[in-house]
Amino acid sequence: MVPPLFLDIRSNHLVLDMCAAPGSKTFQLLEIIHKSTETGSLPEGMVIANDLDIQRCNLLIHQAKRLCTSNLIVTNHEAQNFPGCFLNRNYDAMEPDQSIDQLLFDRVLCDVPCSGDGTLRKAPELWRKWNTGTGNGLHNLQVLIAIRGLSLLKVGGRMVYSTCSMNPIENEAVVAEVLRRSGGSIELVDVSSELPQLIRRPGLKRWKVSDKGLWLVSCKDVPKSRRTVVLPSMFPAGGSYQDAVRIGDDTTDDANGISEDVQAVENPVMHEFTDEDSGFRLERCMRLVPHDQNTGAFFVAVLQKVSPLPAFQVKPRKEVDNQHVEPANQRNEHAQELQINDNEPNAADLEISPVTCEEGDSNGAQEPCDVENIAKIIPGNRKLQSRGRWRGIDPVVFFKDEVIISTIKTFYGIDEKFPFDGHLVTRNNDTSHVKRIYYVSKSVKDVLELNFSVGQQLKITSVGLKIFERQTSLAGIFASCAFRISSEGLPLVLPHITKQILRASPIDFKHLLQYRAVKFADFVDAEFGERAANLMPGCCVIVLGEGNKAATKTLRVDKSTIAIGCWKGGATLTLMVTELDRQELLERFLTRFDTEKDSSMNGNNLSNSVGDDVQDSYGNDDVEANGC
Ligand SMILES: C[S@@+](CC[C@H](N)C(=O)[O-])C[C@H]1O[C@@H](n2cnc3c(N)ncnc32)[C@H](O)[C@@H]1O
Repeated sequence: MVPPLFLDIRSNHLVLDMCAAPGSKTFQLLEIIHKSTETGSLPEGMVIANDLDIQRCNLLIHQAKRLCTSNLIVTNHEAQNFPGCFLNRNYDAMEPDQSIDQLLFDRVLCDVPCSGDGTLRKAPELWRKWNTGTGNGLHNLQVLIAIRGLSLLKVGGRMVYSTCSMNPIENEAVVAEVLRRSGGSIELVDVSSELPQLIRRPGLKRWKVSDKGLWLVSCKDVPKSRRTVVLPSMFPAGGSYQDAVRIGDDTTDDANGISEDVQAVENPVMHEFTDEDSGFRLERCMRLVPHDQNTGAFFVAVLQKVSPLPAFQVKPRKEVDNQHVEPANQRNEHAQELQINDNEPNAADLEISPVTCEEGDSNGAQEPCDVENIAKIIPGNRKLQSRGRWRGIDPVVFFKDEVIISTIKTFYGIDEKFPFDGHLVTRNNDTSHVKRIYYVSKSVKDVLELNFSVGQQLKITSVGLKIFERQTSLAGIFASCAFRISSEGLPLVLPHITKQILRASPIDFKHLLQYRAVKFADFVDAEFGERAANLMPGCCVIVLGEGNKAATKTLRVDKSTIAIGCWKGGATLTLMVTELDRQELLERFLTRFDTEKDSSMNGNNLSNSVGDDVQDSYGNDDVEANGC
């Protein structure tokens, strides 16, 4: 949990979590972003959480539902090829109010895949599998991911590089290589005064590289046959094999591919370190070891971008052109701007991915890209129209159906302070059959607009917060608004609802939780029962009030407000939360109000008859409660 704390995140920051799954740090980042936000408003910042592993992405998406955030996009790219979505400002596809023309971040978290040897304490089975080759094998990928992160960072922005490994090849060697390649545009930040209670040790300045049982002190010692595996950047002084002529071209390797010179350094005790060191202030890196404060071991380095990266970091043009269709007027003019040029995904990103479909009625093999929609946004550019087809991934479509939007607004009396325009998204091209509507914050909206303008470079597996869901049962069809408020979306929309919302006394609230459905006539507070009966048929919100009576005055909502979604039927109010949520809420409710004695809590007269009534009257096959 330490790396995000060194990112110095503010609520208006655009944050990229490059290797995010399963998401423990993403949640921290989002919590920080949301921390100081007033009830009823959303932070300006947002997080893009990316991971290569789609299954782990799905885990993150599932967990993120608990956060009820509309400020998150989950993507599925190789972090080293994360797209930059550069849009030429002159490009006429730009939406009039589009406020960003390139995906650059204020903060980047680069929690890279690593050997994980810092977790040996909690994962002892690692001892059996561990060998020095694992770290060596990851080093280059770690460098590429870190460089990509830095290229996507705004000048002045901060990136944290972290691993849960103790291996300098995965840690200091990566940081040194990144600094070496950055040509002075990146600084290793001294954070010794930040989090002073955290015990940390300085980064190493010298280390050896182990390969096949040998300890190598310099890239000059690496036999020719091992040069594709043991890279110069793994050594403190870096270098290149063009420079390393001592062994290799002039030295004959023995039968094992290992020269006599190299065998001489086999014993690390006998062979001292050379004077070689990186020349960087690697002591500013932080090593956290288990025996200092009873933790796992991990490594953290804080990097700051002080100027654009040098152009030599640009990926080979040929590779990019072959793999990605590009608007003709966007490329090559910017060959000197790294953060622009290396913004392209590679071919692997365009392959089929088994992501779960958001819309129940879509299948994984559909063509998700709405060519017509893109054509509307970017008229006259055939190339761009045919781009952005992330097969197997549901499309992201702005939901603009005025009739449905106005019905929802009117039904729930949603005030104008809650912006809908451009903030509603679906995952279905056929907007007449939309089942779920997602809400996105302004920052996410901006990124989505940019992504459309650049031909959907981002492979988005999840975006925004599910706010409304179509009630497909008979009850939904006959209600004047078929869209109910989802449990996740309720905290967001709650402060803005003025209709279909009632405050229940604790005893009636508890009855709803206990029995799931209560007849209007059976509420302890008869006035509440009457008011419930007078609601429009359909979804409604019941807020936990205080005292014995449901208050009639205007409801005031804050962070402590407890509310649940219900369905107002012909004779009953029915709870619309999952069984798990119901049980948890009831448990918390009982803990809070357990001193309250209530003789009328005997539910014998309520439970069975009410349950039957709900099933029979409404056939709520997709109501979340109790399998109804
Ligand atoms: C150390 S874990 C990340 C843990 C995560 N930051 C957290 O706090 O929950 C590394 C992650 O990198 C992902 N990964 C591996 N190679 C990747 C790549 N080339 N690009 C992006 N993610 C990658 C793995 O799937 C894994 O989820």
